[in-house]
Amino acid sequence: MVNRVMILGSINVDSIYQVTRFPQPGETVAVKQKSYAPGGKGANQAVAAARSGAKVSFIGAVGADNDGQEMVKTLAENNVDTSKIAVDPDNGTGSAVITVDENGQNDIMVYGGANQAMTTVQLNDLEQELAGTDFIVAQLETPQEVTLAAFKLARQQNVITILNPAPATDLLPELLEYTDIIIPNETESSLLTGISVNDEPSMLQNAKFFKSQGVKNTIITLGEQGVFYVTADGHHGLVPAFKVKPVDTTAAGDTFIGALSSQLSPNLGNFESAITYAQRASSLAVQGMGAMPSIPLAEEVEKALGSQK
Ligand SMILES: Nc1ncnc2c1ncn2[C@@H]1O[C@H](COP(=O)(O)OP(=O)(O)OP(=O)(O)O)[C@@H](O)[C@H]1O
Repeated sequence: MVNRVMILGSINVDSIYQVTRFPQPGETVAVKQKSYAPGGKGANQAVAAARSGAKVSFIGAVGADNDGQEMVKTLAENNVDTSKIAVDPDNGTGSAVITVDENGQNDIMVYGGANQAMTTVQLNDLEQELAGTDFIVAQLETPQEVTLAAFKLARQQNVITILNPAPATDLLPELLEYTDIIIPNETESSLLTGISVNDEPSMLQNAKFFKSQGVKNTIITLGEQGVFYVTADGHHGLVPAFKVKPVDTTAAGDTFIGALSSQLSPNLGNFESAITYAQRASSLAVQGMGAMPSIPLAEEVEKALGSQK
């Protein structure tokens, strides 16, 4: 069975500037190299889910500009249904301006643009779209009011809601009530719960906090340490990450979430095997440069899993 996954989220075109050192306020420095990269947590997660075989649709917005057109094309080329991506005439396509110095340190400025200007008007015919959908996945690079409204509609239709609370920020209190699975990384989790994540008991405490807010399932990603999960029935465990040599960990989390949503059984009966698949996918992603280009296809993940056995 192929999972049907709806991603509600951000679409960005990032500009990356390489400099010798960062400019001081008022100072001009030369840029050594300039490049562009498709991104946005929503777009990355959609591509990850689609490359792992899910049937993916996207709710999002781009500006009426070249970046927007290119991103819609990129998503479509990755078999993502782009028919619900709005073109915003008043705001540009979202972007991150990333400056990297010669020590590899980075400075990032984010322009929310069309992502942040999304409104619930975009959800007008969502009920129809949700029929037959297994999972809806959202992050925090688009307005929380829109996510909350979408999650409320999803609940009515028994569509499982997945929240990736990234980048970390305060949440609308009601949002967790309508979240079935929360997937933060360790920093995001401790920021939301106020409980630091350092050992298994502290992770259980984090999950307990989320449960008290209405979220039955918690998955905390721990970078190279792997993943800690707690399911609705209290089953929990730490699944170690695959040991690899990372070259660029950008979008490790996005790959994990997209891949997971493609593999989780809609009755949530296969948490551990879906987590293993998703960790294998993200372990491949961290071995390649860039966000989207390094997101693996299902065949590559299956092959890597096979050679592990
Ligand atoms: N160095 C690594 N080696 C192997 N697997 C990794 C490594 N880094 C990340 N992963 C895999 O990716 C998953 C998600 O990574 P992480 O917890 O760093 O997410 P994140 O902080 O959201 O990442 P990012 O913000 O870079 O996208 C991990 O649970 C792990 O399976």
